[in-house]
Amino acid sequence: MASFDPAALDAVRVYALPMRNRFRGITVRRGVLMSGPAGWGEFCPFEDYDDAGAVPWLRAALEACHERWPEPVRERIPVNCTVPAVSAEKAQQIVAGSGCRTAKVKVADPGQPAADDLERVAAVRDALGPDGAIRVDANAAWDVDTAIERIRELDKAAGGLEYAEQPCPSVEELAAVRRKVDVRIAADESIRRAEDPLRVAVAGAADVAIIKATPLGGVRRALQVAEACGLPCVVSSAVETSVGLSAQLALAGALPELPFACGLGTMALLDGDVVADSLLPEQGSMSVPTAPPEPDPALVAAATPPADVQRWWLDRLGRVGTLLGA
Ligand SMILES: O=C(O)CCC(=O)c1ccccc1C(=O)O
Ligand SMILES: [Mg+2]
Repeated sequence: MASFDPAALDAVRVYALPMRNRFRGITVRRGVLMSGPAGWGEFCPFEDYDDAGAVPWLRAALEACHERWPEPVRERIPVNCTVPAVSAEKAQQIVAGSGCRTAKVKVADPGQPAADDLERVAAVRDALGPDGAIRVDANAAWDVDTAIERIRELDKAAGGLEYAEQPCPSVEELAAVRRKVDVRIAADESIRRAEDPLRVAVAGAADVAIIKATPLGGVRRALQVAEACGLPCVVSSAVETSVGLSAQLALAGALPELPFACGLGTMALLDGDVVADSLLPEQGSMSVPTAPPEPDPALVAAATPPADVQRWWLDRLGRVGTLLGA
C-alpha cells in the first residue's frame, strides 16, 4: 500500500460512540470506517495525535480493506477485563460481571489520591479470588521514586500483581523502576513506533511488551515488531469499534506465543457499536475472526455525528492519506 486512493474504497463512514466511563480523558470515541475489497477497516487515531502520528493508524485501516489477515495459530484469546479509575464498588461489579480471570486496573488517574488505587485493587482481588491475575496501568503518570513506592504498595494491596504497565514516561525510567521492584514491568506508551520495542528490550526496560495493531500500522507490522523485540507480548486495544478490534484479535491469533491475557475486552467500555454482533468476551476469552465484521447500516446511521464532525474526520483522513503517499 504505497499511497492512499479514496476512490479505491467502496464506502467511508464517520462514527461517534460515547464511552461508558471517561477513559484516557476521552468521553466520546470517534473515527472513520472504510470498506475495500477485503473488508472493513477503521481509522481512529486519538484526537491528540498529529497527522504524522496518525499515518500508521491509516495503514492499519487500509490493511483490513485490502489484505487478508495472516493465518492464526490459535482460535481463542484469553482477555482481561478493563477497570477504569472508578470506585472500589464499581470496580468489583465490573470484574464480577466480566467472566474474566485477569483484570487490568487503571491507577494514578490525575487528581485521584493513591489510597483510591489501593482500595480499587483490593476490591478487584476480592471479586477475582486468589487465583485471578491483576495488572495495573499507570499510563506514565509517576516519576521513578513514586513508581517504586506505589508499585510495592499496590502489589501488597492486590495480593500480588502480574505486572505494572508503563509506570513512568521514559524507557530509562522504566529500566530504573524495573531494577528496584519484584513486579514485572510492561511497556505500552514506549512502544508506538516500529523501532521502539527494540529500544525497550535493549535498555532492559520491560519484561512484557504491549502491542497494538492499530497504532503500529496493522497486523503484519505489529507481528514484525513483536518478533524484533523478543519480549512476551500482550495485545491491547485502542478502544476501537468491533471493526478495528477484529484486527487486534487477528494479531493476537497470529502471534507465535501468547503467555498472558490480552486487553481486548474493550467493547464493554463503549456505549454502542457499529456491528450487530459485537466482539465480546465469553467466559473470559474471545474468538479469532477470519475477516473484519460488516457494519450494520442502521447502527452506523445511529452513530453518525453532526456534519461538522464528519467534515473534521474526512479532512483529517485526506491529510493523513497525503502523508501516507509521501
Ligand atoms: O488493555 C486494556 O485492557 C484495554 C486497552 C487500554 O487500556 C487502552 C486503550 C486505549 C488507550 C490506551 C490504553 C492503555 O493501555 O493505556
Ligand atoms: Mg496502557
